[in-house]
Amino acid sequence: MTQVETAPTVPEVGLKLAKYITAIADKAIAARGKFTVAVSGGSLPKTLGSGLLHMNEESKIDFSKWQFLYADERSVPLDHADSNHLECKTQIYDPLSISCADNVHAIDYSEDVEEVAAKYEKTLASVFGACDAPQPPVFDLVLLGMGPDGHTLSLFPGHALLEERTKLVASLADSPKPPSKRVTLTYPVCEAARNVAFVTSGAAKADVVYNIHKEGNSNNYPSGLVKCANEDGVMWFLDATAAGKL
Ligand SMILES: O=C(O)[C@H](O)[C@@H](O)[C@H](O)[C@H](O)COP(=O)(O)O
Repeated sequence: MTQVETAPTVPEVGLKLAKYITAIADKAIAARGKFTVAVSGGSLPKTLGSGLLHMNEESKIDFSKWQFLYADERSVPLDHADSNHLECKTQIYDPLSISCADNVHAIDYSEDVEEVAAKYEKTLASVFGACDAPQPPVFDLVLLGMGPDGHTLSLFPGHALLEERTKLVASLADSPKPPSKRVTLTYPVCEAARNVAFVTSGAAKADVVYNIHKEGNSNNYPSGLVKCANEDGVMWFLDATAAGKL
């Protein structure tokens, strides 16, 4: 089961996304004293940042109990143009004066991508307490993008990592989307999350969006295989072009 929210333009998707994420954050903070969110790269940080900025101008958002982590990360230095952390810092943290020291868990870079994955698993344990595959960390929200081939996180069509059910964080050095070296959360982490939402825009996604939502071919795409613990299913935020064939 999935839920679909569409908006005419990407900025308007951002506004809907901001309302959605702050409502989940308020509920999480009231219940558990913090809000944990995993953010993807690509266009998502800009869409999320613009929506939060607009909302924050109307009524100040208290980010002090938010904990930002990553759905996936390219294995590059944190100041590299391809770093998802740098993109989030540019589009979200700096404009909203969110403290990276207090509220963000960047994934330390090293040459060995397997070492990067191991470090991220340690970070998950520090934020969520000891966790392993049978009891993965329970994120309040995982925010995902989707590529034109239906990939999400750094899980690509036909890749062996689609079958990964033990590791919480996997590494790869053959990503078809550059950079080739990445670390990624795996499906078990999404399946344990209280909420998962895709943020997808652009006509290049319209065919896959249609196939996942209308044709019932969801299992043909990594994005279509994503499940979460929310009984209402995965949420999809689409702009008019990505929803153009629905
Ligand atoms: O690090 C990454 O590259 C992303 O996590 C990746 O999975 C992204 O979400 C999709 O490729 C969609 O990217 P766009 O939203 O830019 O199309």
